[in-house]
Amino acid sequence: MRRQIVAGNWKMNKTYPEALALVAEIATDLQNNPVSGVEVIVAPPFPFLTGVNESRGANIQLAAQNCHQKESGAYTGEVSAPMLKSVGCEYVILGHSERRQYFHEDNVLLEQKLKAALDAGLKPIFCCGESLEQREQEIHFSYIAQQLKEGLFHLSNEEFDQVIIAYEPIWAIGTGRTASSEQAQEMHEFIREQVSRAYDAEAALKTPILYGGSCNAQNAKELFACKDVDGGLIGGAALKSADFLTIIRSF
Ligand SMILES: O=C(CO)COP(=O)(O)O
Repeated sequence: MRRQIVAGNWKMNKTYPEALALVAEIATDLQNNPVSGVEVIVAPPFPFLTGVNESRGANIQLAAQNCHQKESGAYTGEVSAPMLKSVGCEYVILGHSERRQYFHEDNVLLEQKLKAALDAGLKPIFCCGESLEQREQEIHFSYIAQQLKEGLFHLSNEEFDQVIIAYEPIWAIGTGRTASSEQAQEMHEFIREQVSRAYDAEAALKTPILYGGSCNAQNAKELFACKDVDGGLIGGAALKSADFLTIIRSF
């Protein structure tokens, strides 16, 4: 059986005390009512990583939302992968559509970021997803295939072993309009097939593929029931402990 994972991407939300309260609520609940077989990850903003790391307990793992492609140097305002590793991060989200859109991250840059993350011992959560326009033009499958090929499939087998893929259709992110379970399943199956072609059947079988985009406490169960959906990358609904905990318990 594949790993089941729920990851909360807090994006640019919360103050420090709010972030600490949120992780403490989740950690306490998971300690009192352990959920077996589900990996829980939170991705707070950079300044909160150390504090959240200290409060997260044993049942939650830490992710960063981004990293720079260089190990260190004169890059004012940036944060490197070794820095993230040194404050307790296990994962880093790369290729999120908001980074691609607002910060012009392309597949060439993402290739460098993936290498930097893996070299530092961080496991990438690699995001892909099409726009509404691309879906309406019915080019969503070819677009995702291209994102995976250019952005991800340059990794060696050993490197790819570390990767979690997140399918996040842009039209579903923060819009309240989630993909239907049929839409999610068919794309996840397609992604798995691309992995099989680029690597092998075993890699395809074991790579976790998460769904992201208006996944919430109401629809998580139906989405997670899909054969090829191994959990979720959650935005808005990860900011409230009760909702996030319900999602964690939706397998
Ligand atoms: O972008 C997302 C997670 O990375 C999804 O965001 P929402 O759950 O707010 O739609």
